[in-house]
Amino acid sequence: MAVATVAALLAALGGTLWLAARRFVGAGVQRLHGGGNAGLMHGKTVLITGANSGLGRATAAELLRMGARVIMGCRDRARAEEAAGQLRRDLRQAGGPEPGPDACGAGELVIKELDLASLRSVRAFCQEMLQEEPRLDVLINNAGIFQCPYTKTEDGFEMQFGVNHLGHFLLTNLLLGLLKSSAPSRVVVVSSKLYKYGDINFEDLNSEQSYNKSFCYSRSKLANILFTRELARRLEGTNVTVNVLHPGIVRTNLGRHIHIPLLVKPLFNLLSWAFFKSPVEGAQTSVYLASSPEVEGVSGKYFGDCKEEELLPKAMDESVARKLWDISEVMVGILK
Ligand SMILES: NC(=O)C1=CN([C@@H]2O[C@H](COP(=O)(O)OP(=O)(O)OC[C@H]3O[C@@H](n4cnc5c(N)ncnc54)[C@H](OP(=O)(O)O)[C@@H]3O)[C@@H](O)[C@H]2O)C=CC1
Ligand SMILES: CC1=C(/C=C/C(C)=C/C=C/C(C)=C/C=O)C(C)(C)CCC1
Repeated sequence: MAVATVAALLAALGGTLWLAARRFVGAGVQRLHGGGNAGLMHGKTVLITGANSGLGRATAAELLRMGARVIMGCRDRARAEEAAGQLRRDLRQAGGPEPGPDACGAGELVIKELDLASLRSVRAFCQEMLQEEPRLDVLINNAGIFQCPYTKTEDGFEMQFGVNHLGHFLLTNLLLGLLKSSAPSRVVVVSSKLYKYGDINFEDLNSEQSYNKSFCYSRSKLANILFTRELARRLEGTNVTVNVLHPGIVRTNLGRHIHIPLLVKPLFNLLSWAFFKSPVEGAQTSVYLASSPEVEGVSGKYFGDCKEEELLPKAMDESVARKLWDISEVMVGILK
């Protein structure tokens, strides 16, 4: 018995160490890969929702380094300012190019307040964008909330469906004109593999009859994919492309609503460090879809690790996608 226990512990320790070693090598390769694109985004304006944390922050860091003007659409100005300060410090410490007009200069960071749980905030944000921004080359619908307790947005929508889908639905529609006038331009939507466990229950989109926090998250991520495919269909011929991705499992703040007993939290942190991607690794596909010439003209596709992946039939259902679009228009008040 003792021998078996020791063997099991050694195997677990060995496995964790091997994974940790692999992560270091992988991360190094990722950084080297990213290094070759300095200046690629010079002169381009990118809007990233939820850019003060996790994947959005890592995506902003990379696109900033590549020379983009990055607009951080965040709901909390203090957190956004803190993140922006760190991003600028990181850029300087990495010896990266100074922000500036020359072709290889780093880009610049702009903070604008955007709360996707409030249609009023989304409209005010878009009005400011249209007044102040001459162009929009890339919109990255990144912000998200995961398995929160049952709450509703300011407009009465179930919070995950409201923030992850409906807020981005209105935002994208209100910025379509600017995206079209900036063509060739791109929309990038951050979904999740967990879409597979979702369904669009048109009878109870706000989960008023019953609430399952996991199914609601999955529903919102399935909605991201259906929205992407319907938008791609409607944008044919405009030179505005839209693609959707899953980042893998990434060590971010998304798990803030997951209750972990205090005693096992250190173990979960260790496991997440060994098994989860870093935000930089998780952001690679968002950066790829936002910037790579390889996907110029590609639209309506689902990506993971910078490669196109197959979708389940329920995510390819055009009639459900069209019905979701029509209902979303009514819910957010986009009058025909
Ligand atoms: N981490 C993972 O393993 C995975 C993540 N994803 C997706 O990645 C995306 C980014 O999440 P991740 O970086 O992991 O998590 P984080 O919690 O670190 O970042 C989420 C971001 O969304 C913002 N946000 C939340 N609610 C709102 C709102 N109402 N209005 C505006 N912004 C809001 C947060 O702002 P604030 O800081 O103020 O809360 C934060 O900036 C999400 O769409 C998520 O579904 C998909 C698969 C796996
Ligand atoms: C980092 C970390 C955690 C976060 C887990 C997360 C963020 C899981 C998200 C999974 C998703 C969103 C999958 C697909 O969409 C825990 C478990 C709270 C423990 C502490 C360390």
